[in-house]
Amino acid sequence: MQKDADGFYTPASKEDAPAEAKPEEKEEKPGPSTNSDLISSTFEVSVTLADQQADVNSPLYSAKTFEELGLHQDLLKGIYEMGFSKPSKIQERALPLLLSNPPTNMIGQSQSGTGKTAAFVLTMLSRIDYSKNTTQAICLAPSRELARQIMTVINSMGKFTQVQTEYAIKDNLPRSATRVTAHIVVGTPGTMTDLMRRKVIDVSGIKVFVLDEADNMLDQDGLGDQTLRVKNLLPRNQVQIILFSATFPDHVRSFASKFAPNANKIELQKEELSVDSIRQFYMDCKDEEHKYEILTTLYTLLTIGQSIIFCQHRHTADRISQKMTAQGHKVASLHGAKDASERDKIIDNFRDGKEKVLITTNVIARGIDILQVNMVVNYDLPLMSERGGAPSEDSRPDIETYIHRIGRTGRFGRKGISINFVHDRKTWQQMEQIEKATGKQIIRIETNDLDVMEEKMKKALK
Ligand SMILES: Nc1ncnc2c1ncn2[C@@H]1O[C@H](COP(=O)(O)OP(=O)(O)OP(=O)(O)O)[C@@H](O)[C@H]1O
Repeated sequence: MQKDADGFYTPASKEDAPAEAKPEEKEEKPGPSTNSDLISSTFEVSVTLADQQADVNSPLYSAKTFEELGLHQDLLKGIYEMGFSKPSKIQERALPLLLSNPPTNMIGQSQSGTGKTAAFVLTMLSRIDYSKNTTQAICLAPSRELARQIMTVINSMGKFTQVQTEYAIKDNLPRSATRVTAHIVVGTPGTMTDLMRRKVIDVSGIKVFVLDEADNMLDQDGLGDQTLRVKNLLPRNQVQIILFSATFPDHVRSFASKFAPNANKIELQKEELSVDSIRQFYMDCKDEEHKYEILTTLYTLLTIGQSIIFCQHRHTADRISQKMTAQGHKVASLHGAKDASERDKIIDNFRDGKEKVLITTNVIARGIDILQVNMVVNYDLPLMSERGGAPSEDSRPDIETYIHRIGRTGRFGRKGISINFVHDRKTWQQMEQIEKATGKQIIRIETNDLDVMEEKMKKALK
């Protein structure tokens, strides 16, 4: 590890970390140009987006139009009403494979925020026979928040179809419910298994089985067992299995191939895993207490757009949010110990921009798509769980979770910032491992000069 002339942290050798693409030099367009409020940054974003979808090297690029991908007219209407004009690379590549007959399994990988949801949602909507009132597609996600978001996409894209949908998430259906007839059911694996076992969901007509965040859903340290249970309840040989994620670590890859046999595969190289539009920084804090002080100092910057602060533990998220609230800051905290209706309210308020800062755990590290989020803070770096238990301070960093966490910003070509807090030798080394694994430089920001801090961040968001 070295510092450059400006005192910025650089990797031990440049070869370790391929140079990050320079931010595109943008021609100044008329209109609001600062990032001082949400509206102006949205304006800049739309300019950048059009440029990127025309850049052959961008994950947002496609040579084709949505019409050329063989989608039904009703779905095209839905897509255009959502404001999409051209497919992204993953949509262009995956959809023809997903929609061809006979149906073939798919393992699809593409960076965070590049439009994987549309690829699997359009497949489910395309494969349904709307004349039958039976469940024909199911989709599993790792959190209720993500399941709810996927449902919103299904209902928007399917607005001009007859699609009926239902949730398989905790506390949603009354326990007395005896039959679900919706075409598509979206949920989390535990509740989905329960509804299938109790025959509330009739599995006999299911043709499509989607796993979003598939590496997480299949990981034996995560939701693997529960997901396998759902699969084993499905009819054999008639179900198209579709796995999508931004990451497929080696230890899950071979299991994924068994879970979705003979699948078409779209894979990323290791150095392509995270998107270039997220500028990564770190702040060198003195100790745990200093981390908290820095966070409160950052508050004015955190509220320029919207921010997500990730902690390792629920109690840290609660403690920080209580302290900050007591000091007059407006923040919300969200984690798995809160009850279902509270979780829904918190994420909905954040999505609507009623709250600007969300303090959370890994529960929403994956999939959550909120375009106004322009900053992610790793208050604690993500760490691997130790065998059969929680992570310890000495654990290895969890590279996949890191990639997903920072991917909550920089959605579909938008600019975003991530900041890691490091406070001792151990966390410094963990961050160095993250930098090495992702091949992206993480730049130091001084903690003692708010103006410099602000300038650097605003520059990164431009
Ligand atoms: N073709 C398109 N044109 C414009 N916007 C799009 C297009 N496809 C997707 N988007 C938008 O891009 C954003 C990111 O898409 P999505 O949430 O599907 O990403 P993802 O690849 O699933 O990311 P993650 O890996 O984080 O789950 C969404 O707001 C979505 O509406």
